[in-house]
This record gives sequence, C-alpha cells and structure tokens, in this order.
Amino acid sequence: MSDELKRKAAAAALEEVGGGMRIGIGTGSTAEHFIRLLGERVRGGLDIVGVPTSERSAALSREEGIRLSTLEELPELDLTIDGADELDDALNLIKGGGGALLREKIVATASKRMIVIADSSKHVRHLGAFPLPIEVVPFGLGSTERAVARVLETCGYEPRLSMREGRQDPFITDGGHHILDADLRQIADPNALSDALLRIPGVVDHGLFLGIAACAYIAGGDGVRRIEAAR
Ligand SMILES: O=C(CO)[C@H](O)[C@H](O)COP(=O)(O)O
Repeated sequence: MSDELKRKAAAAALEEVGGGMRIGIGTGSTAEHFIRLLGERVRGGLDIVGVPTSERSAALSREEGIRLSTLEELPELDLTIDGADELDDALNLIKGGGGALLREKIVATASKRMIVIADSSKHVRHLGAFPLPIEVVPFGLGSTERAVARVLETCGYEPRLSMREGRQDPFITDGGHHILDADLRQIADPNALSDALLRIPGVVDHGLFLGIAACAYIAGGDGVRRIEAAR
C-alpha cells in the first residue's frame, strides 16, 4: 500500500518535469519510483538531464537511460524531486534515512525549486519522531559524538544517540562520512537545533531541511494532495 502511494506521489510530481529541464534526482524508495517513471518518459522522447544525489540513484538512473551530469557542469538546476522521512505543514523536513542527506541538501539548494514526494505517513505535526541523522567526519568521532550529545542536552533534549550500523562496522556515506542518529521524539525549535549542530566542527551536516522545499505531493488513501510552502 505504502509503496503504491509512493509511486502515486512520484507520478504526480513527474507532471512538473518539462523538456530541457535540469533535474536533481533524489534518493530512497520513493525517489526510485520517480527515477523509473522518469526513465519511461525519457525513453518516450523527453529531453532532460539529471544530477543524482547518491551513487545508488546514479546507477538506477543510468539503467533507466537518463542522461546524467554534475553540479560542476550544471551549477544551477531547475527542479529537484526527492523523498523525505518526515515533513510538516511548513514543508520543513527530516531527511537522510537513506544516508544521502549531504548530497541531497547540496543538490536541493542548487535548484530553483525542491519538490517532496511522500506517502501520507510521512506528514507530521511536529518533526522528530524519526531519528535525526547527523553526518560526521570519521576523524575525532568519539569527541564529536560527545559534543553532539552535549549540544542536544543544552538544547533541552534527552537524546538517544546511536551510531548508524554500529561502532565496529559504521555506515559510510558516499562522501566517506559516518552518521549518528539522534532520537529526539519531538523537535521544538528546528532552526535553533540546526544552528547549534552546525557549530560543532566534526559535524558535516544534518537531516533538517528548513525552508528548502517549495512544494510537496503527498499521497494518501483519498488521493494525492499538493501542498505549497507558505513563503
Ligand atoms: O532522505 C532520504 C535518503 O537519504 C530519503 O528521501 C528518505 O529516507 C525517504 O526514503 P523513502 O522514500 O525510502 O521512504
């Protein structure tokens, strides 16, 4: 069911893709539906160029026959279409469940517009039930982990912080970093939390996407809703 809803959200967003566009291509199971549907359109003659947000999405895009480029060749994109782990009414997001948050954020902010595609289970009142991914450099991991825990406590959380896939065999992102997942339950002030985390030297970035998404297609049992960010 959820997979079918993800496909419906992806299909609705695909309507916003036009010939000649430079498209940021997201990561995750919802984005994979988008890539497959985009591939069908490309094989039918649609001329677009894509910039993928992960090696996984790049491989699938190539299989689908989608022409790919980079932000070196195309520093500005027309549109990025990507999934999310959570989104609220203001279209602030938690992303990074698939471990691609850094490239996803770089590509989304290099785009004139970011469109989120999701099934309705991702649409929440308050962000935070999904653990916040925090991307960190391997050097100084122990100290960075302590600094992150201290910052979270100072911001008023009682975090449960875990190393993704464990300390012995940590998850490695496409950029060669690790991910700490912070279970915060509810994020009271996402902007304050973002600023505090980004002040820690070993933190590369985190999964809060604030004020980046322009619109979302949310698929539920009663159809696909389009929500615009009020800005
Ligand atoms: O941020 C992401 C990957 O880093 C994904 O967009 C997010 O995890 C949602 O994934 P899915 O579409 O599989 O539910």
